[in-house]
Amino acid sequence: MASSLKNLSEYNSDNLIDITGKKIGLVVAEWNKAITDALAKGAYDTLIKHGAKSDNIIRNTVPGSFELSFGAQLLAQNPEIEAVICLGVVIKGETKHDDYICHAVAQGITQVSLKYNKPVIFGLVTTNNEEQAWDRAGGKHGNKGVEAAATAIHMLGISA
Ligand SMILES: Nc1c(NC[C@H](O)[C@H](O)[C@H](O)CO)[nH]c(=O)[nH]c1=O
Ligand SMILES: CC(=O)[C@@H](O)COP(=O)(O)O
Repeated sequence: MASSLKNLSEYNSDNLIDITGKKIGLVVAEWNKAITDALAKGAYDTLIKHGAKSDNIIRNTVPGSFELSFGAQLLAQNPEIEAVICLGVVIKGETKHDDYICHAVAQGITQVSLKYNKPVIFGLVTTNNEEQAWDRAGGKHGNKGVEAAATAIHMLGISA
């Protein structure tokens, strides 16, 4: 369903467990930093809302979204971390470079999730322009970071 038809910040809390005591990894790309910081705030606030302690949210940054897979692996290999949320913003340029990044990240974090048997969430905003990215980082379509955190909590409940 297109983001224009579903607000990314709206989710069913009935599916979500209390995550008090759980350690969650947050890996954030620095490319488009103002937008990725907005995604990270949405994710952080959602985790706190559902019981996470700030000391149990382990945040790392990587240069760009292509590095999210390795950043996720560094966190996922820590046995105390029970889920990892990956956040980045890839805005289409003149070439197909954005396609290669997005496909690599999708494949890479999937491999990390399966290798370490824990949820690794694909919180990548992939847009045609900066306006569309802001629309999904707290704008008219909600916040992809909120959606990613809610997904992580939902998956922790499923895999418990
Ligand atoms: N153009 C964007 C990038 N490009 C950088 C890559 O992610 C990567 O860091 C580089 O290719 C070196 O490996 N990254 C984003 O996150 N967003 C972009 O729009
Ligand atoms: C999506 C990107 O990596 C971007 O910076 C590349 O831009 P371009 O395709 O114009 O080189």
